[in-house]
Amino acid sequence: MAILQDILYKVRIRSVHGNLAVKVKALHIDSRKVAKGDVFIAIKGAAADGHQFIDSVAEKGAVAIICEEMPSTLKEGVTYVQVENSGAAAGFMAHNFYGQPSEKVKLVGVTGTNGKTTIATLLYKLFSGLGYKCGLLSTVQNHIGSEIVPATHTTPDAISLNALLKQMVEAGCTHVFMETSSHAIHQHRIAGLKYAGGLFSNITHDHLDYHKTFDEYIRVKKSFFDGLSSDAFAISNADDKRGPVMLQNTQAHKYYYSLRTMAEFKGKILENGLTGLVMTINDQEVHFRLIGEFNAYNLLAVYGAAICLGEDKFEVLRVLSELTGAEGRFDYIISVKDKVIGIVDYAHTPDALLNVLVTIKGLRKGHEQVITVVGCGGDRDKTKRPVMGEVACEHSDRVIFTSDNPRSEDPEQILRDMETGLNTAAKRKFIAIVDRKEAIKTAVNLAGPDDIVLIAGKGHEKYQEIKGVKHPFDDKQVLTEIFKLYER
Ligand SMILES: CC(=O)N[C@H]1[C@@H](OP(=O)(O)OP(=O)(O)OC[C@H]2O[C@@H](n3ccc(=O)[nH]c3=O)[C@H](O)[C@@H]2O)O[C@H](CO)[C@@H](O)[C@@H]1O[C@H](C)C(=O)N[C@@H](C)C(=O)N[C@H](CCC(=O)O)C(=O)O
Ligand SMILES: Nc1ncnc2c1ncn2[C@@H]1O[C@H](COP(=O)(O)OP(=O)(O)OP(=O)(O)O)[C@@H](O)[C@H]1O
Ligand SMILES: N[C@H](CCC[C@H](N)C(=O)O)C(=O)O
Ligand SMILES: [Mg+2]
Repeated sequence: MAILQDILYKVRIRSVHGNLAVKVKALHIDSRKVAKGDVFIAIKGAAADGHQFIDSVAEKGAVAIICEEMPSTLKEGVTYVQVENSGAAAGFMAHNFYGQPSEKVKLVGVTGTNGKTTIATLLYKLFSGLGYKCGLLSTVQNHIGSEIVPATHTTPDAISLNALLKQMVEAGCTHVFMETSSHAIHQHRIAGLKYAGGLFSNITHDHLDYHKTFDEYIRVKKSFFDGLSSDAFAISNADDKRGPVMLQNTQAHKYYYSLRTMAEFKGKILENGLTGLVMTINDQEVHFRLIGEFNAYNLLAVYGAAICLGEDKFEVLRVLSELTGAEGRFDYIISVKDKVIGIVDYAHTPDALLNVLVTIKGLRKGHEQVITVVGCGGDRDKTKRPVMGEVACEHSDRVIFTSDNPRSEDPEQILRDMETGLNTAAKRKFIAIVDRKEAIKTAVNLAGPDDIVLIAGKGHEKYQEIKGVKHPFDDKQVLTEIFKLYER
């Protein structure tokens, strides 16, 4: 069993009251999970303050309490450790408690506004295809080798994260690919982790509800690269305005990928159609099954990471050329009757939506109409709503605004917020239908032969969250059913 003193390694401590040589059964950041012999780490959050629960966990038999502010009354027999930052303490302590699992694998982190899931999933599939046992931590799901562990977050909390990494080590995984969200970086969920490398995809408008300003969002993402060690690699997108800034202060070996300028990993698109991409990567011509320019970037990032991890470039390209993307990312089905192309995509930011629509435009052969079904999540960045409404209307022939996950908000109000971004021409193109299934049905109804229906925002999600209740809902399944309905 771990000893408190040992697992405090690297934690910045302000003061201690009590015995540090106590045995620790388990670590918790949630007071509700604490049992006798456990340690509770009190974190100040957005909705609650863990410090409020210190007395109650002491009563429940916690052996130690980690906090930023000492409580006014201290319970006899309980150790109190005052630290500079509880979030970071949770990261370091979890890493130590679970045997420093990140040191025993090659851990690669992927950060950026869009493309994290795609890049991490492609890396997982690539390295599995190359014969390695791998771990994956992603928005869609986590993997310990071929075993699937459901995901609750893009990047789990520090304790769940390190527990998963330990399971991966025990299962014999040699490589782990993880999405590293800006929330996770900011909350220090990743403190203590040793990364073999880091990847940057791009940065655009998102999560400003949380980070407040774009500069702060950039600073947080950059801090991930600042934290990499000198034996790690850092790969950035030279074509993104902020690509170079990300690597400005990192000690890691720096590399860039690009479609437009000189870079270590240089790509050129030769063909971009519904059957995939033909492109050169460092002068090697390859056909990929993935679609769209944005996937050319994702492929370059994946290729770069594989080379930095010491893989053979021909083997990498051979396996990569066979791969399909992540679930709900440009996932498409074609109706039997009218050959309507239905595309389900997780685009839930203005930039991702624009990318998908521009990609679709590039894939059209003639005068096929593009009909877009889109909404915006409730309790999330409100400023993206008018922009997403505008992007959808500007790049589609018809648009149906509908509910995404309204969460605690009024769904009608979210649709009205989206409308405020529309000019007179755009207003003629859209209708609002709150019920997502009805909206998808209407879009299919509006579609003629060969038209394209895009259903954006929810991708792989299997539910719709309305007023705290998660109702089963799967865009691809709904679309498939509706296509079948019209075939009768
Ligand atoms: C904004 C945000 O990131 N919130 C996360 C944060 O919640 P919070 O700061 O609001 O926590 P809180 O509820 O105020 O509680 C503070 C502390 O008191 C503890 N507590 C609370 C109640 C109690 O009775 N006892 C107790 O001990 C909590 O466990 C917590 O440690 O800490 C919680 C515990 O780890 C997370 O579950 C929660 O994620 C929420 C569900 C969330 O929606 N997060 C999203 C925004 C998120 O993190 N997304 C990113 C990526 C998004 C993307 O890629 O697009 C992700 O990495 O998934
Ligand atoms: N490199 C990219 N650049 C821009 N858009 C992309 C890129 N890769 C994927 N996309 C688009 O963005 C959407 C989200 O992609 P993905 O799920 O891979 O990103 P993510 O960073 O994991 O997102 P999240 O923060 O929600 O977890 C996709 O559905 C796709 O339309
Ligand atoms: N990880 C993101 C996903 C958003 C997906 C979209 N469908 C929504 O619900 O807003 C978040 O929680 O902000
Ligand atoms: Mg993701």
